[in-house]
Amino acid sequence: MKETNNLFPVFLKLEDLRVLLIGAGNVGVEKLNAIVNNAPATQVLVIAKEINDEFHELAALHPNVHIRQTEYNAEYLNDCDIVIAAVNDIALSTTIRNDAKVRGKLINVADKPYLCDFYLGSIVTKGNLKLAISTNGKSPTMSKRLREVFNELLPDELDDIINNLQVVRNSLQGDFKNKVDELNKITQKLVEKPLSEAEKYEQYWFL
Ligand SMILES: C[C@@]1(CC(=O)O)c2cc3[nH]c(cc4nc(cc5[nH]c(cc(n2)[C@H]1CCC(=O)O)[C@@](C)(CC(=O)O)[C@@H]5CCC(=O)O)C(CC(=O)O)=C4CCC(=O)O)c(CCC(=O)O)c3CC(=O)O
Ligand SMILES: NC(=O)C1=CN([C@@H]2O[C@H](COP(=O)(O)OP(=O)(O)OC[C@H]3O[C@@H](n4cnc5c(N)ncnc54)[C@H](O)[C@@H]3O)[C@@H](O)[C@H]2O)C=CC1
Repeated sequence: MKETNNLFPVFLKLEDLRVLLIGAGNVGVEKLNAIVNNAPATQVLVIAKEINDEFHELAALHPNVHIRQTEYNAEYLNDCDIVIAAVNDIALSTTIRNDAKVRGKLINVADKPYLCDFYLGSIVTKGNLKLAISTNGKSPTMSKRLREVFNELLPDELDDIINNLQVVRNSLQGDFKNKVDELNKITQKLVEKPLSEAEKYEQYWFL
C-alpha cells in the first residue's frame, strides 16, 4: 500500500514566539539560517558550550539573536516557546527532548527524527508566497532539489499578482459567496488548459 505523509503543515508566526536553540556548530548554523531567512525578527536564545565562527558571524547580523556560551541546563526551557536542539551528543539530545516534553514545549532535534515533534522543510519564497516542502523525512536532498526546481519554475512576478489580487479582494462588494465566485472567476486562467505557464501568468501581470 502507498505510504502517506501524515505531518500537519502550519505557518508559524515565529517572530511572535521565543526560540531556544541549543548548539552552535555546523547544524546550529543551518537551523539559525532557516530561522533568520524566514522570520528575521524572531527572539532566539542560543545556548552552546562552543560557538563556531560562522555562527558568530550570522548571529551578529541579527540583534534578536542572543548567545550564551554555557552548558545546557533545563532551566533555559522555561522561557521559550519552541526548542531546536543541534548538539553533537545523542544522550544530551534525548535529555533535552525529555526536558522539553515535561514542560510542554515543541522540539526539533537535528539528525534525530524520532525525537522531533516537527521537522523543518525546504522553503521556496517569492515575496508573499511561501511553499514548504516535506518528504516525510525520507529524503531531505529531494526536498532541497524540489526547492530549486520550484524556485526556477515560479516567476518572481507572482508576488505582484498576489498583491493585485489582494487589492481586488479588498474592493469586492457583496456577500461572501459573491466574493468567492468573483475571485475564482478572475483566477480561472491559472488552472485552464492548454495555456502555457507563461500565458497563465501573463494574464495576471497587470490585474
Ligand atoms: C527529518 C528532518 C528533520 C529536521 O531536521 O527538521 C531531517 C533529518 C535529517 N537530515 C539529514 C541530512 C541532510 N539534511 C539535509 C538538508 C535539509 N534537511 C532538512 C530537513 C530535514 N532533515 C527534516 C525532513 C525534511 C523532509 O521531510 O524532507 C531541510 C529540508 C530543512 C532544514 O534543515 O532547514 C534541509 C534542506 C534545506 C534546503 O536546502 O532547502 C541534507 C542535504 C544538504 O545539506 O545538502 C542532508 C544530507 C543528505 C541526506 O541525508 O539527504 C539526516 C541524516 C544525517 C546523517 O546522515 O548523519 C537526517 C536524519 C535522518 O534522516 O535520520
Ligand atoms: N555537520 C553536519 O553537516 C552534519 C551533522 N550531523 C549530526 O548533527 C549533530 C550536530 O552536528 P554539528 O553541528 O556538526 O556538531 P558541532 O560539533 O559542530 O556542534 C555541536 C554543538 O553542540 C554544543 N554542545 C555540545 N554539548 C553541549 C552542552 N552540554 N551544552 C551546550 N552546548 C553543547 C557544542 O558546543 C556545539 O556548539 C551531530 O550529531 C552530527 O553527527 C548530521 C548530519 C550532517
